[in-house]
Amino acid sequence: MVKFTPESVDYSLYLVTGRELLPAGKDYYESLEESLKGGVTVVQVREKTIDTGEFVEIARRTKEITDKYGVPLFINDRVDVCLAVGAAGLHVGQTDMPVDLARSLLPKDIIIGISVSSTKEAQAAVDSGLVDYVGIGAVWWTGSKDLKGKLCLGVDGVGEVLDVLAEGQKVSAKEVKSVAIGGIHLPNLPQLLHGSPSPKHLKGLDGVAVISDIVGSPEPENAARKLRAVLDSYHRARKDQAGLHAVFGFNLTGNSGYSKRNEKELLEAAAGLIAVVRESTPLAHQITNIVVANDSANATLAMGGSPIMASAEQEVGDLSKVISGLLINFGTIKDRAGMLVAGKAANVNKKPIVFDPVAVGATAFRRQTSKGK
Ligand SMILES: Cc1ncc(COP(=O)(O)OP(=O)(O)O)c(N)n1
Ligand SMILES: Cc1nc(C(=O)O)sc1CCOP(=O)(O)O
Repeated sequence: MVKFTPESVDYSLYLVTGRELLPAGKDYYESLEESLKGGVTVVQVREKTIDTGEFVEIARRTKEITDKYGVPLFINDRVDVCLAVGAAGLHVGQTDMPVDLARSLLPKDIIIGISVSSTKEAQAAVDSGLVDYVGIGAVWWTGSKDLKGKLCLGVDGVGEVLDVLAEGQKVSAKEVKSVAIGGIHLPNLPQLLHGSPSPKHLKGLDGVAVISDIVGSPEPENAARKLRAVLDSYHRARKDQAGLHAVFGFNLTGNSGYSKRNEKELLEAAAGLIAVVRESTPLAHQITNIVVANDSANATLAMGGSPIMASAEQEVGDLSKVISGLLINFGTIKDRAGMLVAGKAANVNKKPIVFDPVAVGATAFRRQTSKGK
């Protein structure tokens, strides 16, 4: 059996169970197993109305399944159930058993998370020194829990809480991890992930916790997989940005400004960036204008990248799966169909696109093509 520590847990896709939200006829254990196949990384059993005996039995059977997938099991609210099934962690709310008491009753290595819905609650969680992660919510309205008239935090509110965690990390050296919760679904996930990094410290979320988006789906594996794809793309982008930050000394994720660099420092930074490109030899797909195509390919090679200048609509979709990024330049639109297929495929495959809409306002044809039509 895997032993989980606060540092080893992957919080990225945190499933909170909700048997009452299962589609008609869908079995809870079947749904759970499918969601784990789809990439859920933490499971919290949340039961609000059943007797203790039934709660323990559900948690025990849930743990058999999470163990099979090497995923930690957390229990909502109940210290006794947590102990009874040997769960990896406990999640409590602001009005549940106080964290210090729960810690004193549970084994030393239990992971404890607490819900926070304000910077004040986040500060208290950090100050206690007893909390491993916080559940920040509700981000948006949800039908899965009665929010009792509490205002939702929105993306900005999540960012403010993350700043409190970042400040806390500076003084205590303990990193309190974070997941956001409440009304999170596939269409609003990119907005939450990319919009919430804290305004001062650019600290991002470690994960998102969901009930209905996965549990309410007749195809939970598929639902989890789709959330996973967005999460993975976000974490990749953060890693890349951290690399650029390290090289250039400014951030690309927020507005906290550039640090001024002198010529020598900039040259060193550029050399560092070229080293990164040479190491990773990115495959740069370019559909560009006839004036520069040759130069662009040679410049890409000189930088250590690998250019591919394909533009036939029949192949650019397949290519999209293996490229590192796509450039579309409108200088001479000769391969309109290829541009449209490549652009759409890059979005599907979560590949970065540089779009250069040369003279887009000059003709109706260019305007229409720029809209992907
Ligand atoms: C990850 C996560 N975050 C927040 C909550 C909410 O917990 P709580 O405030 O205890 O409310 P209930 O879940 O008990 O209604 C959570 N369960 N998980
Ligand atoms: C259990 C829970 N706690 C919340 C909080 O704000 O603390 S919101 C919530 C429900 C989350 O469900 P869904 O993903 O279906 O919106």
